[in-house]
Amino acid sequence: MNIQIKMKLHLDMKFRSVLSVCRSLRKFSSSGKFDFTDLTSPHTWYPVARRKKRNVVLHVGPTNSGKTYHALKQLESSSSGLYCGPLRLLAWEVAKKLNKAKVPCDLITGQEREEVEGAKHKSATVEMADLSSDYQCAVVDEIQMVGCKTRGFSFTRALLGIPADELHLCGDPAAVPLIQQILKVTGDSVEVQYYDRLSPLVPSKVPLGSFSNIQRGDCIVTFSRREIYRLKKEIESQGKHLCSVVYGSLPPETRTRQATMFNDESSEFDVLVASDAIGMGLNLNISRIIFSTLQKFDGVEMRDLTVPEIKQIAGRAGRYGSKFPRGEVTCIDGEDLPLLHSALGSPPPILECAGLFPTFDLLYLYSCLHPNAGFHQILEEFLHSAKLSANYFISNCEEMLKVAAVLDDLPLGIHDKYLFCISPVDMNDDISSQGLTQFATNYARKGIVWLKEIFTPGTLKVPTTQAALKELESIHKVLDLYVWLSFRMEDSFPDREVAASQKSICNLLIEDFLERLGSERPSRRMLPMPPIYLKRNGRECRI
Ligand SMILES: Nc1ncnc2c1ncn2[C@@H]1O[C@H](COP(=O)(O)OP(=O)(O)OP(=O)(O)O)[C@@H](O)[C@H]1O
Ligand SMILES: [Mg+2]
Repeated sequence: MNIQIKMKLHLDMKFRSVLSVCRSLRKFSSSGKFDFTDLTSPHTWYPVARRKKRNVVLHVGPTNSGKTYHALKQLESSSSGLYCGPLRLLAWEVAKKLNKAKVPCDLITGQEREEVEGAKHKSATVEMADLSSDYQCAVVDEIQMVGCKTRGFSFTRALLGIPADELHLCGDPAAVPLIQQILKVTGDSVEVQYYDRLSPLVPSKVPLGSFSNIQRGDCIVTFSRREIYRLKKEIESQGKHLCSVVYGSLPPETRTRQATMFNDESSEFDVLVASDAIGMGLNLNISRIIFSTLQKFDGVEMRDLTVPEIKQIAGRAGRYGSKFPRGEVTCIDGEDLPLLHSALGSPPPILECAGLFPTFDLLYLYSCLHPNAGFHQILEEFLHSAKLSANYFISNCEEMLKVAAVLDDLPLGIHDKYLFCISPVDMNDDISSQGLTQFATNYARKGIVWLKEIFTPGTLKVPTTQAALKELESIHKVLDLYVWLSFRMEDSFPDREVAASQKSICNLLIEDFLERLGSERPSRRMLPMPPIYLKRNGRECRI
């Protein structure tokens, strides 16, 4: 009996079938014989992948050693394929590359679907990896991210669940023993290919000293928005350089354009000021990485950067085949040099465990046993009782719990609650979290959410202060969330086009601010547009 039920639970099941299994299990589970919180065999959650004997190739080595390049060559020459990366920028870069090579490739991220006629290839962010289709070849980039506290589970899902004949995993050698261990039970064959760095990366013996020593191709790395703008102003005030900026809360479209401007030799923007948002896999024309600090605030406290973080960021300098094939790394402050040198000379610590998170199906089945519990309680109790094997840890779901607490006041089904919980809302951002609450409330009340109920159509203004800029970034997050929801609940979030066009306006206005900052030049884009209002707590606030 147990085996039959386990077979039925073989996962990524359709919702309706879960429902019927759930009904039949209720009686059974209360007798204590079946434990939904047993997560010790996650490889069995993916029966389609398990029916294959996959040929897994691990491409490992330091940054800039051609790991992704070689995996993409395999992808390009396959009859069908999937690329999964950790960043929207990387997914975009790969889709562009494949399409340019005349291999039609769709782009799929949480907020974009760009379908290309005849495409048998897809480039996606890892969370969007489609596990239901067969592929001849798949690539999971930056596979060491299985160890990430928050997103690791999505990499584990891709690692275990992609049904491809050939699976290429690119990343740090520190992940090799763990991946080999995890794949022992899948029946896949595993081969490891080691790579060496293609061009030298030289840690400098001297710090930057003065900003007058900034050169074309330099990238200054710092971790707060305020510092990014201070440094941009400081460098531009010397009158020799213009700076592009890239940081996490900038809209991805803006980030891409800023990076493209910096990469473009004919553009005046020849210096980059960036956060660790540039830290993974990207190919930028950077000659020298200059750390302004080796500490960052991680949401709780200030901490030193880890060895892998320092290496990843430093690895953006001197990309093979770029204008600056020899990279250099230094710090603004001479006191930071010893830590920089020792980090660059140390191997990253071996990865011990991969992230794991229960599928919706398991949470749903568990909730059937606790019909009076809210989703927050279900999540909390499930994760508390979860049993794991030694290779895994439960991913951090603080954000999900915060959303679940808000949603439990609303008359929503568990599947809807789950969707809102996994949405890309930033609960530490007031405007973003209020946006989510509004969307969920309107959805629960009427089943349909018109964007104009949240925004009064009007003018978005060019921000003139950093506070106004931050607000605009938050508005962009709300619009982005709407688009994300519209891809999952199309009928209930019908204003995707409006949200997308408002997002574009946000991008233009943010870029306008960035262009004028520091150089005090007049705006190139004066956009006469009506103001936008965000309805908060029933009151309209002008943004
Ligand atoms: N054999 C090659 N011929 C031409 N260009 C190459 C070759 N190998 C790598 N490159 C180029 O070198 C650059 C770095 O390669 P790639 O992005 O594959 O490195 P990586 O090891 O994946 O780095 P990271 O760890 O930072 O992701 C890319 O621009 C890539 O196109
Ligand atoms: Mg790479």
